[in-house]
Amino acid sequence: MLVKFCGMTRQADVDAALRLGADCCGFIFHEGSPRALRPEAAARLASGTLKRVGVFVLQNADAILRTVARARLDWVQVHGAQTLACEAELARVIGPERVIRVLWPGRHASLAGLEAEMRSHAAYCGHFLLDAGTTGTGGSGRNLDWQALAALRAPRPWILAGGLDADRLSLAIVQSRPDGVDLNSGVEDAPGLKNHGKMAAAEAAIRSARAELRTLHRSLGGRNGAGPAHE
Ligand SMILES: O=C(O)c1ccccc1NCC(=O)[C@H](O)[C@H](O)COP(=O)(O)O
Repeated sequence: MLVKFCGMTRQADVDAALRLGADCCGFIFHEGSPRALRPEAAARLASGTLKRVGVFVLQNADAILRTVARARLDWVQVHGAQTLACEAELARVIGPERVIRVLWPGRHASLAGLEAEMRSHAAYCGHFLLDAGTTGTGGSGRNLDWQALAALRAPRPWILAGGLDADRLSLAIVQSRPDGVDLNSGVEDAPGLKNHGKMAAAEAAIRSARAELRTLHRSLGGRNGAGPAHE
């Protein structure tokens, strides 16, 4: 289960994510966000073994690639209306495994529609991130319909986002069975200011949900959908 703490602005918060054994830290490069930071500020944040993910809403491929270099990014999260051509260019230059494509289940009347959209992006990304709402305004604190996502057949591993906090994480994971989780406003005191106690509680909730899923998987003889939901 990949764990990403997003909307990082402070060194102490990145350090906390590292201590908790997270996989990724996210930096928001979108001026409209209260969590926005400049590439130079992100570059100054040391992140050890964490994958450094840049979140982009309005930028084209050239601008994204400039920020990849300036902020020392490992992965890019395409979180807006970027075209397939933009994603193809990113995948060509940095490799598809370094691209996270954000999609919004709320735009689709059915899982089949979401799966079709996923298939059209699959060649250009290594992960999908599913967020609440219908637009590139992330950090909304709203939840997705986790039960509806349980039947999702995704062509790539997918990360669940949208208002996840320690209280809701276990249920969210057990119901939707994602390959990763993205935590943001649910572990904050205020936008961009993470609360280390909430981060630790979220990490504990993820561990307990994973244990519950393993037990479920074993009790079902490893035969049904308790395993990863991507193809
Ligand atoms: O977090 C923001 O302020 C933001 C603004 C514009 C685009 C994306 C943004 N966040 C990217 C994320 O991946 C968030 O973690 C995701 O939207 C979930 O946020 P939350 O609902 O607060 O858990």
